[in-house]
Amino acid sequence: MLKQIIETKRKELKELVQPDEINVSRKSLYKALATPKRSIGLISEVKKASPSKGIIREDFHPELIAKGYEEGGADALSVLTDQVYFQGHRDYLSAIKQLVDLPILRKDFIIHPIQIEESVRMGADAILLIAGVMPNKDLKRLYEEATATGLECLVEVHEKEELESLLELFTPAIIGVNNRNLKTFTTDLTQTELIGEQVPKESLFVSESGIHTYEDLQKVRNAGANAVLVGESLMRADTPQKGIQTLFGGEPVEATS
Ligand SMILES: O=C(O)c1ccccc1NCC(=O)[C@H](O)[C@H](O)COP(=O)(O)O
Repeated sequence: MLKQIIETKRKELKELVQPDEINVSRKSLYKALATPKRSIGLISEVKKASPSKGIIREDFHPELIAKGYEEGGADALSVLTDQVYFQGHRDYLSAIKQLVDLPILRKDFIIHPIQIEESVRMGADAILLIAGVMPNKDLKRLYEEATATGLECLVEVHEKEELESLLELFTPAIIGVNNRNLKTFTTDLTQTELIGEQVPKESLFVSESGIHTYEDLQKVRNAGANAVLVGESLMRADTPQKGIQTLFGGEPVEATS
């Protein structure tokens, strides 16, 4: 499936038309996750559908969901912009960026520099770079180009070996461990526990996917994660606010001075 997604992306890139640039100020994903509102940072994902789960939320109103996440105390948002496999759209991200005051991660399959310009134009603060879909040297090049334009990167690995070989080349500021195997779609939080020890102390460590309960949250926090990226369980909640409250076992947002 991952191979198929990347092939589709390559075809789309041949016809990519850059959007008009929206005029917004950038917000740092790193800073937001380094100073979380609760005991662990939260990136809440706006996700209508996925290859593994099909339609997750039928009554999908991206701006309302994003506003709900903000009101519920999310530290940052992740917005799916892939249309074919996730029923996302880049317009959703632009609309959300103009509505909420949180850093926004563009969740897509970034494999080419023209997507960096596209991400900047649509108003993203950060992009996802997945180690499993390109050679490390290409990922490093995209990382550097993105950083030069003011975009931050969440660099995602699934296997311990992927992280080890990446760290031989450079140390990303934000490292995500995806608990979902993108080939089989199975999720296992043990990935966070196994790979967590390898994440350098100077990097922020995000545990991604398959986090549904307060127990899951505690598990990845105990494994050293600074933040979690959660989609499905929040999207299935009655409201985004209730979803976040349940996920955090009622833990209140810390007052900021
Ligand atoms: O979610 C999928 O089915 C999927 C399939 C293929 C590539 C990527 C996929 N998901 C992207 C993600 O990383 C998740 O949307 C994100 O981590 C949130 O996961 P979850 O909380 O399990 O919805």
